Amino acid sequence: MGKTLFDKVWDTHVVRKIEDGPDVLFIDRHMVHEVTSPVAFLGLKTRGLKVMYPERTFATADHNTPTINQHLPVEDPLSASQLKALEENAKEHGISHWGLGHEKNGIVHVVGPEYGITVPGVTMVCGDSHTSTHGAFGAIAFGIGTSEVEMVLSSQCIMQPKPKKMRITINGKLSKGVSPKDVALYIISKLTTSGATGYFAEYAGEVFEEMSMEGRMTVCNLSIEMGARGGMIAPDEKTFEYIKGREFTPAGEAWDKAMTYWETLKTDDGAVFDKEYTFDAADIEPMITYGTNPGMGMGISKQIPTAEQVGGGVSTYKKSLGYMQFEEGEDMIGKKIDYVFLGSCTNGRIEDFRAFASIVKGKKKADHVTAWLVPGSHKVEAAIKEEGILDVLTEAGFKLREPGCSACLAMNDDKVPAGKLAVSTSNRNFEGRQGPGSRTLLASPMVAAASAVTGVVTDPREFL
Ligand SMILES: CC(C)[C@H](C(=O)O)[C@@H](O)C(=O)O
Ligand code: SF4
Repeated sequence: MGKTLFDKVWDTHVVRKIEDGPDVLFIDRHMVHEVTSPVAFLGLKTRGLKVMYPERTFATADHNTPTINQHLPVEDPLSASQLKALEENAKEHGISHWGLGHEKNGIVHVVGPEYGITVPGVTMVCGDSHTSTHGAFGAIAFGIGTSEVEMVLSSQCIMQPKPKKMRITINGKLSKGVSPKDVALYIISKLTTSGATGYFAEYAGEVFEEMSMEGRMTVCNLSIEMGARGGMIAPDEKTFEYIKGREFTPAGEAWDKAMTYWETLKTDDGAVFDKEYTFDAADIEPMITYGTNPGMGMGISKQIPTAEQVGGGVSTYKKSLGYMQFEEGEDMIGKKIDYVFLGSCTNGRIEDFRAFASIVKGKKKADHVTAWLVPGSHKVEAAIKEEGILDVLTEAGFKLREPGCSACLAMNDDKVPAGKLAVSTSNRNFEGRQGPGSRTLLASPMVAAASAVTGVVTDPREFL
């Protein structure tokens, strides 16, 4: 019987099998940020332990960082102390630290791939749920808790029960105006936020083969929002091309050796999955969410479903629409919006800024819309400037902020005020996620751009 991509990578990393228990897995790469690491480092200190492989560990500051005036001291005392703790811990243990203002600084899941830390066939963890992003390269990447961060820092291993395997296949060609974010929101709307709980997903088929690396990252990033432990895509020429020559990617002989392994990383014919889903690319249109979880999404031209159509918990459904101040059966197109957020580890990469700029080019931002355009990293910021995208954005009345998680979860000053409606390219639309009382519509960069210029929820296909 053939093996799946997931099995191939998992099995080569099992250090020990525990009878009827979890596997002990070796972890190749460990990303660290300021929110989930301080307690883990404290744990090491208390137990007198060292970081086992500092060279496999990389720290960046992203959640608490301001997105303007990054050259000034951070005002918020909690943020400042977490950022300082990260810096000191990294220094003490000899870990690469890309803090605020560092040229390589950015969101943890954006900088990993940018510097070649993320490569095919590795195991990769971070105390952060969207670690699934790195699966786009054919890595097994997943989020862990703070106590596990301590475990990995001290032993470079983790105990994990082996998840079940799911394959999601989408063949066909995506229509104009339909982006990787729409593909992901479509899948979650079909599977629900718990549809993949207990599974590790592999994305397969023409749509993912055709997709850019940035797009694959967007899709894998959102795997966690359907409950999956992670998601992955088999590496191909596009993957190898993307990683070649990056700072931490193997070079010379090491590259050739790695390629011999990487080229084996695909699911064999006849390999069996515990669950399979198949969708058709032609059925996917630009998506928008209308509720308070990422599974409450629909094609932008549709109407908000009634509780009856959705089935299941009627009162939870009604409460969710109540929070959003929406009615069953309403159109989403045409709803007045207040904020637009382009950024996050879901859609804060160069391709997302290109897509946004392609729509707003030659138009003007609606006066009543506050727009936060936040690159995922300094590297993205530099590319925005180099490619002339900044000029297009400025011309259309937009400003660019400095890198960080920003309004994705509003752990810094970028908070959407209570009651205000935001079209956001991030990944979670939970109650208050973007600030207490804020209301979030998840969408693609193109939907965000079209809505930013009209001031109401807008189908980007109007502008194509
Ligand atoms: C702060 C961190 C633990 C959290 C996560 O794990 O996802 C954050 O990144 C988020 O997106 O909610
Ligand atoms: S951008 Fe958002 S989802 Fe990504 S790591 Fe930061 S807070 Fe989490």
